[in-house]
Amino acid sequence: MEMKKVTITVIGVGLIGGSIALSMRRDPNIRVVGYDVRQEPLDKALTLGVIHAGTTDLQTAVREANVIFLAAPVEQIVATLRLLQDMELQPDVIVTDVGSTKSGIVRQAVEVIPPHVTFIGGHPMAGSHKSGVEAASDRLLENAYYVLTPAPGTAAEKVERLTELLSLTRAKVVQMDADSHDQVVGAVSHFPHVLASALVNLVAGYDEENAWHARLAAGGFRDITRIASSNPRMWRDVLLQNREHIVKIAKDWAKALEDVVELVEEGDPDGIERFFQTARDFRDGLPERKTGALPPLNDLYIDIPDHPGEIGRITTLLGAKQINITNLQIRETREDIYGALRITFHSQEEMEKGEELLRFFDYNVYRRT
Ligand SMILES: NC(=O)C1=CN([C@@H]2O[C@H](COP(=O)(O)OP(=O)(O)OC[C@H]3O[C@@H](n4cnc5c(N)ncnc54)[C@H](O)[C@@H]3O)[C@@H](O)[C@H]2O)C=CC1
Ligand SMILES: O=C(O)C(=O)Cc1ccc(O)cc1
Repeated sequence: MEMKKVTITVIGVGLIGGSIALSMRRDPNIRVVGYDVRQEPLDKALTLGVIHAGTTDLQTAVREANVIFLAAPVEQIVATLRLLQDMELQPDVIVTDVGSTKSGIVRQAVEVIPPHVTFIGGHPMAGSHKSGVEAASDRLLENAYYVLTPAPGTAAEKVERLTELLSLTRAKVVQMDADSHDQVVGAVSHFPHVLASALVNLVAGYDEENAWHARLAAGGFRDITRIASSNPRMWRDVLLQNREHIVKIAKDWAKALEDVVELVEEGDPDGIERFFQTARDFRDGLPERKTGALPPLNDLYIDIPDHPGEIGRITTLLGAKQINITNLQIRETREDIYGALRITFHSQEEMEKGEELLRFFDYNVYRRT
């Protein structure tokens, strides 16, 4: 007997919507329908095999859906929830979202979602500074935390059903209330984006006076400001949705900065060292990347002697052992401590094999932690 197909609709077929769609397609009994306000991402998603069907008509997209993932920018998720209240939906449908903020979205859902529809807030804690469906991957959420924020009274079997479905993403599903989510994620994700961009803007101002700022921008500056290359629109919406927590965290931050500046003004060596030591202890104690606090990376950095043929030798060594690589980059700068060649491996396991092999052949190999 043929199994009944499950229809999953993804609203907003971008980086995260596309990645969810690709993960859902691992199950052959799932049919993925994409909806977007623009035709272009739908065409790309169809060409890339991300969705089975696409439409710019919301009612058509949601009519048959058993589960709906809202994966547009957060302000648009709120707007879409309002539109859904007038739509014809399956009686047992689960509506969930992937927005980076939760309280405002959950509040809106409670207000507008009809009683026969179950809404469960969600947020996969992995992503990228890239956007658009072309950057989507069925592995993006692998090993990452995926926070669900069911409102009190949500039917446990619906939460279980969604959790089971999300196992296709290979993320680790956890539950918390929406406000705790917004405080924690405000501190570890939203506010760092503010800080990174504020630092870049500060240095950009200095650079207008003295162009050596951009030229000397070394590993440390690049590392701490990577996320300043994220999508400005998306982060605008996130800040607007998590206003209260962001303002509170920013005030705490200003106080923390004042304290360090005071130590510097006083010329207090012990205090300054303690400041760096405390930060280092916490940073070094963060859970490993593969447990999902940060997105998984299978990169190795290798020092390469500056003579022709060296890169060819490395790829030949790896190829001979059937170790698959997905990317190779020669880095322009050597101000940082890591090697000049970056190799991205297909999997963690292949990275470990590659590391062992290259060390055997006396290359200096580093992992970035
Ligand atoms: N980028 C990231 O690293 C992460 C993003 N998120 C959340 O995921 C959501 C989507 O972000 P990305 O995939 O990065 O953005 P994206 O820009 O890659 O994709 C968003 C898609 O939504 C579409 N869209 C815009 N307004 C819409 C509407 N009203 N209805 C339907 N579709 C609409 C856009 O055309 C675009 O295709 C956001 O809510 C974001 O907060 C969550 C975790 C990580
Ligand atoms: O690229 C990074 O470091 C990120 O910060 C990824 C990210 C972006 C948005 C989220 O809501 C969750 C994770």
